[in-house]
Amino acid sequence: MKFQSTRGNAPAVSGLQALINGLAPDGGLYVPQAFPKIDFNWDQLAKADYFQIGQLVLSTFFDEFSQGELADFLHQAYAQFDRPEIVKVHALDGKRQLLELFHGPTLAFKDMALSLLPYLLTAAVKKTGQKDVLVILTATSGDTGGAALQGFSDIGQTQIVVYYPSVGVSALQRQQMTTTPGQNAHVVAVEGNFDDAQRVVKKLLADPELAKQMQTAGLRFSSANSINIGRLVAQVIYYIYAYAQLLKSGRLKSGEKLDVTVPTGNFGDILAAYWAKKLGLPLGKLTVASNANHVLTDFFASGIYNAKRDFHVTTSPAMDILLSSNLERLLFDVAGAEKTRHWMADLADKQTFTVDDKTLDLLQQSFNAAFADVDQTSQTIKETFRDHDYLLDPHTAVAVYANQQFTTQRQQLIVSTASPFKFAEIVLSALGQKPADDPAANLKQVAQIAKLPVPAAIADLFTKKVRFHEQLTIDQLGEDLKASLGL
Ligand SMILES: N[C@@H](CCOP(=O)(O)O)C(=O)O
Repeated sequence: MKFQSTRGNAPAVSGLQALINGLAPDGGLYVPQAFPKIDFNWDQLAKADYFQIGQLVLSTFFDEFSQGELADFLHQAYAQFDRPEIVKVHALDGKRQLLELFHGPTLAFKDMALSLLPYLLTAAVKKTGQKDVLVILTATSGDTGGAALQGFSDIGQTQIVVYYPSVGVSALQRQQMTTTPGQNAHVVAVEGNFDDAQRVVKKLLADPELAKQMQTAGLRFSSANSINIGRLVAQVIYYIYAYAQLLKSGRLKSGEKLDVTVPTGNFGDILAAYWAKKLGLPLGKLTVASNANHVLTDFFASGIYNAKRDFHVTTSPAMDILLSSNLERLLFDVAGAEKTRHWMADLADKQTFTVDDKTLDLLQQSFNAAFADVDQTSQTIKETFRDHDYLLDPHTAVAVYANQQFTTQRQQLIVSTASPFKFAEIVLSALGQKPADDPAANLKQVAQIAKLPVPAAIADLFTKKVRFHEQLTIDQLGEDLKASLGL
């Protein structure tokens, strides 16, 4: 399969090359040239495990890998997960189920794709005979950074660079990133927000002068953010797996529609649900759940994307984003490259763009959108614990709240993107408890309340030595990167 750019001004490339490039040279994002379809056999699907569904999805998009290679990548990628079934579908009540995607090494859904991406990427490098070291640039609002550092830790022929906002990430997220053991890692706190960091990453990825300098030094850029096609395809797998589990448990009948609600920041996770639907999975409405940075809620209501607004640091920091990169892939799908290019130019120049009525109508046919502010998030954590004895993390709480804003007869899948342990202080406050100054004590407190052990992956996290102390302004990042790469 070939991949083209959403902006239509770059050559189509193979899946291997799209994985390596991360971003297309015209600044666009890679999408399949012809979107594939899967002819699902519901009886077979209900019996399939995560690995079999993973192979099916990956081979549909990346036909350059053999089935044996893909099976191998999947098994290696998920060996560190704390559940043999990889993800868990938890029934909250008769109609709502939570898709727990936080059983990987950094306790967030980012592990689902970032445990796999290093295998896809290093195999792509081998197959294309490239000798360069890949410099994986990553902007994070909290979760991607830790998962990318974990996934790429000491992977040969790679350097992993992570920029995270100095304000807003949780104590645990910061500790995960700054104590990473990988000798190929470079981690910097940025005096700015996620959008600033992502803007710099995209600029560096598309800088032709820098690319030349890198080439001379035997280096080339790639990306671990969901702008990389490998991230998205890996995220499609769990929607199909969730549907399969609901068939198996009898909660869904073959072919019955399932609504999906996703806590949304960079729009990658919900786009993966949209792609699962395009592949042929019977999904109903997709609900975009936002926090107080509800640029997407407003966009899906009005067709006006307006990033010119106050940026809020919230209790769901991974979603503190005003420039949601993967919306571009959706716009391309609905309106084509020319309009997308035009809208993205407006966004870069004026921080806003407006889609036409036909596009808005098409978007509204597939998507709902709603947001929860900080109090509503807190209240949802408290009420869900009171009513269902289940502890939500703040991002999932945003999704549960947003899901409640729409009524349908269909079964509901709510994506649970992070473990409550990752946001212990916020969860404790929502339950009316005063968090301690010691983050390790807060983990124990959450464990007691949730009647769960502290996950092994983080049990000794706060005893680890912080290796990265650097804090830089946005303007310093380019020079710092060059210095760290010896350019
Ligand atoms: N929510 C993310 C922001 C980056 O999103 P990505 O899916 O493009 O990596 C984070 O936690 O870093």
